[in-house]
Amino acid sequence: MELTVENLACARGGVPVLEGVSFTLKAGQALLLRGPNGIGKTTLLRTLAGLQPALEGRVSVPPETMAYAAHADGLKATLTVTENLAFWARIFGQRGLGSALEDFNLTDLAHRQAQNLSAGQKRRLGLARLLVTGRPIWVLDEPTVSLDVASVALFGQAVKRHLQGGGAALIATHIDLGFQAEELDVTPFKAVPRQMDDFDEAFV
Ligand SMILES: Nc1ncnc2c1ncn2[C@@H]1O[C@H](COP(=O)(O)OP(=O)(O)OP(=O)(O)O)[C@@H](O)[C@H]1O
Repeated sequence: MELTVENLACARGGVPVLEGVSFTLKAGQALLLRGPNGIGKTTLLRTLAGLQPALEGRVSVPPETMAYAAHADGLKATLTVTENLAFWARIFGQRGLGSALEDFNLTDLAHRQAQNLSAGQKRRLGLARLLVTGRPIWVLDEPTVSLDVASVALFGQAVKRHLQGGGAALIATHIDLGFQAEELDVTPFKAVPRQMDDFDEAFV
C-alpha cells in the first residue's frame, strides 16, 4: 500500500492554507509532518482522511485505507475500555481486539468507563483504536499529547510493529518520537491567503 500525494492544495474555514504538497509514503515507512503552529498540518491530514475535499491535486488511495486519529480521542464516554475497542472493531469489520489492550497497557483498565480515565489513559485508548481498524495507513495528528514518557515509548513500539507488518504512518508532531522516520516540513507549501466562497467542510 503506497500513498502518493501530488500537488495537493487544502483549505480551512474557506481559506487556502497549503498548496503544491507532494510526497510519497511507502509501506513500512513513517513520515513526520513538521511545521509551525497554524501552518496547516491538521488541515492536510483532515483532507487526506476525507473530512474535507482537496482544492486541487491527487491522492492515490481513498480515505478508507486510512485510520485517522485526530486531536479528539473520539471515545464513547459511558462504554468501558474493552467496549470502546469492540465497538470500533465492529465498525471497521474486524473480529477480536488482538493485542490492542496489552500494547497500550490498558489491560488493568479494561472494565473502566472511558469517561473515568485520565487524559493520558484516554489518549492511549484512542491510539489503541488504531490497532482494531485493520487499516494500513495511520494518519495521526499530535498522537503523543498527554502521554508520559513510558506511553510515548509504547506508542513508538506500536508504530514500529505496524510498519514491520507492512503498514505506513503519517504523523504530525512537534516532538521526537524516538524512532527513525523521514520528515516533511510543510512550511514551503504555505498558500497565499485568500477567502474562498462556497467551501464545504465537515466536522468543523
Ligand atoms: N475550524 C476552523 N475554522 C477556521 N479556520 C481554522 C479552523 N481550524 C483551524 N483554522 C485555521 O487554519 C489554519 C491551519 O490550521 P491547522 O490546524 O491545520 O494548523 P497546524 O499546522 O495543524 O497547527 P498546530 O501545529 O497548531 O496544530 C490556521 O490558520 C488556523 O487558525
